[in-house]
Amino acid sequence: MATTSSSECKIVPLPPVTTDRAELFCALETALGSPFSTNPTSPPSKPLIIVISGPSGVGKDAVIKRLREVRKGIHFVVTATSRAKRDGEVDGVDYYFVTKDKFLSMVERNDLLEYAMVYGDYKGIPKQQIREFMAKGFDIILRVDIQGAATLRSILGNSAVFIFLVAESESALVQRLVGRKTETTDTLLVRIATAREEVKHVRDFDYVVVNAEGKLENAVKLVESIIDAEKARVRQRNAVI
Ligand SMILES: Nc1ncnc2c1ncn2[C@@H]1O[C@H](COP(=O)(O)OP(=O)(O)OP(=O)(O)O)[C@@H](O)[C@H]1O
Repeated sequence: MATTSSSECKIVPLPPVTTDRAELFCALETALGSPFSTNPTSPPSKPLIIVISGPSGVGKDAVIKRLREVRKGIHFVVTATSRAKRDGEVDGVDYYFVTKDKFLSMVERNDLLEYAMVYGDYKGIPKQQIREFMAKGFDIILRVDIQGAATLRSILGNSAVFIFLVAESESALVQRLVGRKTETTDTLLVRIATAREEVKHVRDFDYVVVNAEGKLENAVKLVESIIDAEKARVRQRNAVI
């Protein structure tokens, strides 16, 4: 639509609506006493910190991997861990694999937003990466276990979005963990027993997303919708690391 700036407006009395559009625009501006602003009605959204958690084997990695493929402008924070690399994992992509000593020196320097001992190994979130990518306008994805999510909630409060990923049922979760073939029967048992306790923590989260068998795309779409809705919030969350 062609419009005229207020500086070119000369008509004061309101003309009929059938008047030329530019003239009408001027008349309306003049009658209201100020030019119509062309500033965006909605302020730019702030970078979000999105915490994705859920029981072991629920599909956190699978959902995040797909989300990164389909959505621009998000940075997945690579967690530092002292655990051994699994087949197919790449250092600096899946995790930063570090020695226990190196991990403890990162703790000492206060370089980690949150860290914990998980199944005998340390895992922690480097702060610097978050600061760097938020400054560039990226949304941040943090992948943590339930214990990590609880710690992050106490640090970040409502300044971050907390998403809890679940399988459609306990039985489906067990099938998925068994199917992954990364566990011994002993560690399987520990993970399943832990998962049974963990699902009780769903109330501490902002959103719950079901990652049902064969429906990874649906789960990813829902996470995307949550991010879109968060971007449209009137009172934006404001995470500072
Ligand atoms: N919707 C789905 N349908 C079928 N299989 C899935 C689905 N989501 C994930 N999987 C598979 O389930 C297994 C566990 O998923 P994944 O490793 O992503 O879980 P995780 O939550 O990251 O586990 P952990 O916390 O133990 O690292 C993988 O083999 C993955 O490919």
